This record gives sequence, C-alpha cells and structure tokens, in this order.
Amino acid sequence: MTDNWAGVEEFLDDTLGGPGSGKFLNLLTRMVDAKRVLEIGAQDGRSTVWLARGVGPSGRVVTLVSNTEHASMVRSDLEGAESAEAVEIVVGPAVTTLHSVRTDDDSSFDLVLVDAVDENSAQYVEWALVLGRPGTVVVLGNVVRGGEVLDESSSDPAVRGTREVLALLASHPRLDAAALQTVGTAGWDGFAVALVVE
Ligand SMILES: C[S@@+](CC[C@H](N)C(=O)[O-])C[C@H]1O[C@@H](n2cnc3c(N)ncnc32)[C@H](O)[C@@H]1O
Repeated sequence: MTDNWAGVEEFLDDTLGGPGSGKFLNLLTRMVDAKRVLEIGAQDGRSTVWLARGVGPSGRVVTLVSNTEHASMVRSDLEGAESAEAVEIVVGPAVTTLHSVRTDDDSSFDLVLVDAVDENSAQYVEWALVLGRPGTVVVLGNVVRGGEVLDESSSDPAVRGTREVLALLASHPRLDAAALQTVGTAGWDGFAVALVVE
C-alpha cells in the first residue's frame, strides 16, 4: 500500500467507486479525526489497512467480514501494516454480528463505513445511528452501480438494497447526507456520505 500514485487511473480509482478506495478513507479518517471506526463488510484488507493507518496505534477499527476466508485475507493484508494492532476482525453475517459490536469504553464510533453492498444496507445505517453519535460520519460504497441504481424494477439485491438505503439517507431526520458519482477503471459508480445529527 503506497501513497505514490502511478498515474491518473490509480488516482481516480482510489475512491469508493473504484477498486482502491483506501486513500480516500484514510483522508476522511484524518479529516474527522476519527479514533474509532466501524467497517461493515470487508473482503480483504484494502480499506482496513488505510483505516488503521488513519486512526493510529491508539485508535480502533472494528471490521466485519462474512467468513473466515475473508478474515484471513484481511489479516494477511494487515501483516506489517501501520497500526495493524488497532484492528479487530469480527466474522459472521453483519446483521448478526452487529448485535455484539461494542466500543471498548462505551464511546461511540466516529466513522462508520457501510460497504457490505448487499440487501441489508439500510439496516447497517440504522446500526450506525445506534453505535454512533451526533457528529459521526457514515460512508457508503458503490451506490451508483453504473447507473443501475435508477432502475426501480431491478431485482438485483445490491441495487434494491442501495435504493432502500438512499431513500433512508434522503429522509431520516437524524441523517444529513449527499451522494457523489465517481469514474475509474471499474467504471461508473459512487459513494454517499452522511452526518449523524441530533
Ligand atoms: C465492496 S466489498 C468491501 C470492500 C471492502 N471495504 C474492502 O475494501 O475490502 C463488499 C464485501 O462485503 C462483504 N459482505 C457482504 N455481505 C456481508 C455481510 N452480510 N456481512 C459481512 N460482510 C459482508 C463481502 O465480503 C463483500 O465482498
């Protein structure tokens, strides 16, 4: 994982709409001075490594993965990574494991990354409200999906889940949110950011 960009494509890809995503998350973590981060959905450590680097060795990153294979991939990517000791990996379907997630000293999470990209995204955002506080930042990946998100007749669970969560972001009284579109080698996509308010 490097800070050195090899070119325009790498630079554009390093958002939640592209395959990189890490540097954007690292910047956001530092911008909001997040010390406690919850990552909902990781396949490997590409985001986790950058989140750990962002919170520093005294911070905490709780990463939810669906199975032991993905847990191994996250662990492997974390080997030798900066502040890897800050990361706790929790294995199992996020809708289940979220019930057991606690902050270590009962402090709320400062930043929640919703990136499982399945049909349960709205539930994950509801959990971000439970485990966060006014001022917590919530980020959601892959919310444009090549424009498919505009297809209200889609049967794709990811599209349906995304439409549901965008409707929640647009209407929830405790969320102030915006969505942004991105372009990169993975195509046209985007991410959403939300601020938890009183
Ligand atoms: C877009 S990727 C996550 C990218 C991740 N932030 C990273 O950089 O590795 C979505 C991943 O979330 C995980 N996921 C999907 N549904 C999940 C669930 N219900 N519980 C936990 N993880 C889930 C899957 O491993 C899936 O590959």
